[in-house]
Amino acid sequence: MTTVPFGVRLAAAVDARGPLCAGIDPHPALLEAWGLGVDAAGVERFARTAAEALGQVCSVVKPQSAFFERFGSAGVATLERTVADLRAAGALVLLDVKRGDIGSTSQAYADAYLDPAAPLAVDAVTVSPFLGFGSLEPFVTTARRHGGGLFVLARTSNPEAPQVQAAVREGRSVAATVLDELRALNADAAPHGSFGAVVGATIDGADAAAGESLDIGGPLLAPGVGAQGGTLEDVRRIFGAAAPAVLPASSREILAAGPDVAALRAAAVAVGEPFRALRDGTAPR
Ligand SMILES: O=c1ccn([C@@H]2O[C@H](COP(=O)(O)O)[C@@H](O)[C@H]2O)c(=O)[nH]1
Repeated sequence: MTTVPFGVRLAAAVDARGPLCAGIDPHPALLEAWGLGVDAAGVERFARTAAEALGQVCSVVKPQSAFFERFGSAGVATLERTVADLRAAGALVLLDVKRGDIGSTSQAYADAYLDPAAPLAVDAVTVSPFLGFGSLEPFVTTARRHGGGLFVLARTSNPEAPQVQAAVREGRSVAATVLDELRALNADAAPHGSFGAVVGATIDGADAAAGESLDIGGPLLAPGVGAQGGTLEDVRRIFGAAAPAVLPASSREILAAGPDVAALRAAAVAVGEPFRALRDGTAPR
Protein backbone atom coordinates (compact mmCIF):
# COMPACT_ATOMS: atom_id res chain seq x y z
CA MET A 1 0.00 0.00 0.00
CA THR A 2 1.31 3.49 -0.83
CA THR A 3 1.73 5.83 2.12
CA VAL A 4 0.59 9.35 1.31
CA PRO A 5 2.86 11.83 3.11
CA PHE A 6 1.31 14.03 5.78
CA GLY A 7 2.22 17.22 3.89
CA VAL A 8 0.25 16.08 0.85
CA ARG A 9 -2.74 15.01 2.96
CA LEU A 10 -2.63 18.31 4.82
CA ALA A 11 -2.59 20.37 1.61
CA ALA A 12 -5.68 18.53 0.34
CA ALA A 13 -7.48 18.97 3.67
CA VAL A 14 -6.70 22.70 3.81
CA ASP A 15 -7.87 23.16 0.21
CA ALA A 16 -11.16 21.51 1.14
CA ARG A 17 -11.79 22.95 4.62
CA GLY A 18 -9.48 25.93 5.11
CA PRO A 19 -6.39 26.26 7.31
CA LEU A 20 -7.90 26.60 10.81
CA CYS A 21 -6.56 24.16 13.38
CA ALA A 22 -9.12 24.05 16.17
CA GLY A 23 -7.93 22.89 19.57
CA ILE A 24 -9.67 20.59 22.01
CA ASP A 25 -8.45 21.71 25.43
CA PRO A 26 -10.79 20.56 28.21
CA HIS A 27 -9.81 23.30 30.68
CA PRO A 28 -11.44 23.13 34.11
CA ALA A 29 -13.02 26.56 33.52
CA LEU A 30 -14.53 25.39 30.22
CA LEU A 31 -15.83 22.16 31.73
CA GLU A 32 -17.62 24.24 34.36
CA ALA A 33 -18.91 26.70 31.77
CA TRP A 34 -20.38 23.75 29.85
CA GLY A 35 -22.08 22.51 33.04
CA LEU A 36 -19.80 19.48 33.29
CA GLY A 37 -17.85 18.01 36.18
CA VAL A 38 -14.11 18.60 36.37
CA ASP A 39 -13.51 14.86 36.16
CA ALA A 40 -12.96 12.09 33.63
CA ALA A 41 -16.66 11.90 32.74
CA GLY A 42 -16.74 15.65 32.13
CA VAL A 43 -13.70 15.44 29.85
CA GLU A 44 -15.31 12.56 27.92
CA ARG A 45 -18.51 14.54 27.26
CA PHE A 46 -16.59 17.74 26.47
CA ALA A 47 -14.06 16.24 24.09
CA ARG A 48 -16.48 14.07 22.16
CA THR A 49 -18.96 16.93 21.77
CA ALA A 50 -16.14 19.13 20.49
CA ALA A 51 -15.05 16.34 18.13
CA GLU A 52 -18.60 15.97 16.80
CA ALA A 53 -18.71 19.71 16.11
CA LEU A 54 -15.21 20.36 14.81
CA GLY A 55 -14.35 17.09 13.08
CA GLN A 56 -16.65 17.80 10.15
CA VAL A 57 -15.58 21.38 9.42
CA CYS A 58 -11.89 21.71 10.33
CA SER A 59 -8.97 20.43 8.30
CA VAL A 60 -6.93 19.84 11.44
CA VAL A 61 -8.01 19.37 15.06
CA LYS A 62 -5.49 19.55 17.87
CA PRO A 63 -6.34 17.84 21.15
CA GLN A 64 -4.12 18.99 24.00
CA SER A 65 -2.89 15.78 25.62
CA ALA A 66 -2.23 17.31 29.06
CA PHE A 67 -5.92 17.95 29.74
CA PHE A 68 -6.66 14.26 29.14
CA GLU A 69 -3.59 12.83 30.89
CA ARG A 70 -4.46 14.60 34.13
CA PHE A 71 -7.27 12.06 34.56
CA GLY A 72 -4.98 9.07 34.11
CA SER A 73 -5.99 6.00 32.16
CA ALA A 74 -9.63 7.16 31.91
CA GLY A 75 -8.50 10.45 30.36
CA VAL A 76 -6.16 8.70 27.92
CA ALA A 77 -8.95 6.31 26.91
CA THR A 78 -11.13 9.34 26.20
CA LEU A 79 -8.31 10.81 24.12
CA GLU A 80 -8.16 7.59 22.07
CA ARG A 81 -11.91 7.73 21.43
CA THR A 82 -11.75 11.43 20.58
CA VAL A 83 -8.98 10.80 18.04
CA ALA A 84 -11.07 8.03 16.47
CA ASP A 85 -14.15 10.31 16.29
CA LEU A 86 -12.14 13.08 14.62
CA ARG A 87 -10.55 10.82 12.04
CA ALA A 88 -13.89 9.18 11.23
CA ALA A 89 -15.28 12.69 10.59
CA GLY A 90 -12.49 13.40 8.10
CA ALA A 91 -10.25 15.70 10.16
CA LEU A 92 -6.51 15.28 10.47
CA VAL A 93 -5.49 14.93 14.10
CA LEU A 94 -2.48 16.82 15.43
CA LEU A 95 -1.81 15.69 18.99
CA ASP A 96 -0.28 18.52 21.00
CA VAL A 97 2.00 16.54 23.30
CA LYS A 98 5.36 18.37 22.84
CA ARG A 99 7.48 15.25 23.18
CA GLY A 100 11.26 15.10 22.91
CA ASP A 101 13.82 12.83 24.57
CA ILE A 102 16.92 10.91 23.63
CA GLY A 103 17.56 7.89 21.40
CA SER A 104 15.44 4.85 22.14
CA THR A 105 13.05 6.84 24.34
CA SER A 106 12.32 9.20 21.44
CA GLN A 107 11.74 6.10 19.33
CA ALA A 108 9.21 4.80 21.83
CA TYR A 109 7.35 8.12 21.81
CA ALA A 110 7.43 8.17 18.01
CA ASP A 111 5.99 4.64 17.90
CA ALA A 112 3.30 5.62 20.42
CA TYR A 113 1.89 8.38 18.19
CA LEU A 114 3.03 7.77 14.61
CA ASP A 115 2.84 4.00 14.16
CA PRO A 116 -0.67 3.41 12.73
CA ALA A 117 -0.90 0.20 14.79
CA ALA A 118 -0.56 2.07 18.11
CA PRO A 119 -3.68 2.72 20.22
CA LEU A 120 -3.00 6.47 20.19
CA ALA A 121 -1.92 6.81 16.55
CA VAL A 122 -2.52 10.28 15.09
CA ASP A 123 -1.59 12.12 11.89
CA ALA A 124 0.99 14.42 13.46
CA VAL A 125 2.46 15.46 16.81
CA THR A 126 4.18 18.47 18.31
CA VAL A 127 7.77 17.82 19.36
CA SER A 128 10.46 19.77 21.21
CA PRO A 129 13.93 20.20 19.65
CA PHE A 130 15.54 21.54 22.81
CA LEU A 131 17.51 18.35 23.51
CA GLY A 132 19.19 19.05 20.16
CA PHE A 133 17.49 18.80 16.77
CA GLY A 134 19.23 15.49 16.11
CA SER A 135 17.42 13.94 19.08
CA LEU A 136 14.27 14.11 16.93
CA GLU A 137 15.70 11.70 14.37
CA PRO A 138 13.51 8.74 15.52
CA PHE A 139 10.43 10.92 15.09
CA VAL A 140 11.58 11.98 11.60
CA THR A 141 12.28 8.41 10.47
CA THR A 142 9.02 7.09 11.90
CA ALA A 143 7.01 9.95 10.38
CA ARG A 144 8.57 9.30 6.97
CA ARG A 145 7.89 5.56 7.24
CA HIS A 146 4.20 5.96 8.07
CA GLY A 147 3.23 9.21 6.33
CA GLY A 148 3.02 11.16 9.58
CA GLY A 149 3.87 14.76 10.35
CA LEU A 150 5.80 16.69 12.97
CA PHE A 151 5.42 20.23 14.24
CA VAL A 152 8.67 21.30 15.89
CA LEU A 153 8.70 24.10 18.45
CA ALA A 154 10.60 27.08 17.03
CA ARG A 155 9.06 30.38 18.22
CA THR A 156 6.35 29.48 20.71
CA SER A 157 3.54 31.85 21.68
CA ASN A 158 4.39 32.20 25.38
CA PRO A 159 6.16 35.34 26.64
CA GLU A 160 8.98 33.36 28.33
CA ALA A 161 10.08 31.75 25.07
CA PRO A 162 12.68 34.25 23.73
CA GLN A 163 15.03 33.48 26.67
CA VAL A 164 15.83 30.18 24.96
CA GLN A 165 14.53 30.46 21.42
CA ALA A 166 16.13 33.84 20.62
CA ALA A 167 19.50 32.87 22.12
CA VAL A 168 22.26 33.19 19.54
CA ARG A 169 25.04 30.67 18.89
CA GLU A 170 27.54 31.13 16.07
CA GLY A 171 25.49 34.00 14.69
CA ARG A 172 22.20 32.04 14.44
CA SER A 173 19.32 32.13 16.88
CA VAL A 174 18.11 28.80 18.24
CA ALA A 175 14.83 29.32 16.36
CA ALA A 176 16.67 30.05 13.10
CA THR A 177 18.62 26.81 13.51
CA VAL A 178 15.38 24.86 14.03
CA LEU A 179 13.87 26.46 10.92
CA ASP A 180 17.03 25.66 8.91
CA GLU A 181 16.83 22.01 9.95
CA LEU A 182 13.16 21.83 8.96
CA ARG A 183 13.89 23.41 5.56
CA ALA A 184 16.48 20.71 4.95
CA LEU A 185 14.04 17.93 5.96
CA ASN A 186 11.39 19.29 3.60
CA ALA A 187 13.75 19.93 0.69
CA ASP A 188 12.63 16.92 -1.35
CA ALA A 189 8.92 17.56 -0.74
CA ALA A 190 8.45 21.35 -0.72
CA PRO A 191 5.97 23.04 -0.73
CA HIS A 192 4.09 20.12 0.82
CA GLY A 193 6.72 18.99 3.31
CA SER A 194 5.56 17.01 6.32
CA PHE A 195 7.85 18.73 8.83
CA GLY A 196 6.30 21.88 10.24
CA ALA A 197 7.32 24.57 12.69
CA VAL A 198 5.40 26.02 15.63
CA VAL A 199 5.56 29.81 15.41
CA GLY A 200 3.14 31.65 17.68
CA ALA A 201 0.63 34.21 16.42
CA THR A 202 1.67 36.38 19.35
CA ILE A 203 5.42 36.77 18.76
CA ASP A 204 7.33 39.94 18.09
CA GLY A 205 7.88 39.45 14.36
CA ALA A 206 10.63 42.09 14.27
CA ASP A 207 12.76 40.10 16.71
CA ALA A 208 12.26 36.94 14.77
CA ALA A 209 12.91 38.57 11.39
CA ALA A 210 16.68 38.64 11.90
CA GLY A 211 17.83 35.63 9.91
CA GLU A 212 14.76 33.51 10.62
CA SER A 213 13.21 32.65 7.27
CA LEU A 214 9.78 31.08 7.67
CA ASP A 215 10.00 29.64 4.16
CA ILE A 216 10.61 26.04 5.29
CA GLY A 217 8.74 24.19 2.54
CA GLY A 218 6.27 22.85 5.09
CA PRO A 219 3.42 23.99 7.36
CA LEU A 220 3.61 26.63 10.08
CA LEU A 221 1.39 26.05 13.10
CA ALA A 222 0.46 29.40 14.65
CA PRO A 223 -1.07 28.93 18.11
CA GLY A 224 -2.17 31.91 20.14
CA VAL A 225 -5.07 33.08 17.98
CA GLY A 226 -7.96 34.30 20.14
CA ALA A 227 -7.54 33.77 23.89
CA GLN A 228 -3.83 34.65 23.84
CA GLY A 229 -4.48 37.80 21.79
CA GLY A 230 -3.24 36.75 18.34
CA THR A 231 -5.22 38.21 15.42
CA LEU A 232 -5.45 38.00 11.64
CA GLU A 233 -3.35 41.18 11.47
CA ASP A 234 -0.68 39.57 13.66
CA VAL A 235 -0.54 36.56 11.35
CA ARG A 236 -0.23 38.86 8.32
CA ARG A 237 2.53 40.87 10.04
CA ILE A 238 4.51 37.92 11.42
CA PHE A 239 4.30 35.54 8.46
CA GLY A 240 4.24 37.89 5.46
CA ALA A 241 4.85 35.91 2.27
CA ALA A 242 4.73 32.66 4.26
CA ALA A 243 1.07 33.25 5.27
CA PRO A 244 -0.27 30.60 2.82
CA ALA A 245 1.60 27.94 4.83
CA VAL A 246 0.04 28.99 8.16
CA LEU A 247 -2.37 26.87 10.18
CA PRO A 248 -3.82 29.38 12.67
CA ALA A 249 -4.56 27.53 15.90
CA SER A 250 -7.22 28.49 18.41
CA SER A 251 -8.75 26.55 21.28
CA ARG A 252 -10.52 28.46 24.08
CA GLU A 253 -11.97 31.12 21.77
CA ILE A 254 -13.87 28.43 19.84
CA LEU A 255 -14.64 26.10 22.74
CA ALA A 256 -16.26 28.95 24.68
CA ALA A 257 -19.15 28.72 22.20
CA GLY A 258 -20.11 25.22 23.46
CA PRO A 259 -21.68 22.96 24.47
CA ASP A 260 -24.15 23.43 21.61
CA VAL A 261 -22.74 21.56 18.59
CA ALA A 262 -24.10 23.98 15.99
CA ALA A 263 -22.77 26.98 17.94
CA LEU A 264 -19.34 25.38 18.24
CA ARG A 265 -19.27 24.64 14.53
CA ALA A 266 -20.36 28.20 13.72
CA ALA A 267 -17.62 29.59 15.96
CA ALA A 268 -14.98 27.50 14.18
CA VAL A 269 -16.23 28.67 10.78
CA ALA A 270 -16.30 32.32 11.92
CA VAL A 271 -12.75 32.15 13.33
CA GLY A 272 -11.43 30.24 10.32
CA GLU A 273 -12.97 32.14 7.42
CA PRO A 274 -10.75 35.28 7.52
CA PHE A 275 -7.67 33.04 7.62
CA ARG A 276 -8.91 31.08 4.62
CA ALA A 277 -9.24 34.41 2.78
CA LEU A 278 -5.72 35.42 3.86
CA ARG A 279 -4.36 32.14 2.53
CA ASP A 280 -6.25 32.52 -0.74
CA GLY A 281 -5.14 36.15 -1.12
CA THR A 282 -8.72 37.43 -1.02
CA ALA A 283 -8.66 38.99 2.48
CA PRO A 284 -9.35 42.75 2.55
CA ARG A 285 -6.36 44.78 3.76
O1 LIG B 1 3.56 27.96 21.17
C1 LIG B 1 2.58 27.31 21.55
C2 LIG B 1 2.47 25.95 21.34
C3 LIG B 1 1.33 25.31 21.72
N1 LIG B 1 0.32 25.98 22.32
C4 LIG B 1 -0.88 25.20 22.68
O2 LIG B 1 -1.97 25.65 21.87
C5 LIG B 1 -3.17 25.74 22.66
C6 LIG B 1 -3.59 27.20 22.73
O3 LIG B 1 -4.84 27.31 23.35
P1 LIG B 1 -5.67 28.70 23.38
O4 LIG B 1 -6.85 28.38 24.21
O5 LIG B 1 -6.05 28.99 21.95
O6 LIG B 1 -4.78 29.72 23.96
C7 LIG B 1 -2.83 25.12 24.01
O7 LIG B 1 -3.11 23.74 23.93
C8 LIG B 1 -1.33 25.34 24.13
O8 LIG B 1 -0.68 24.38 24.94
C9 LIG B 1 0.43 27.32 22.50
O9 LIG B 1 -0.49 27.98 23.02
N2 LIG B 1 1.55 27.96 22.11
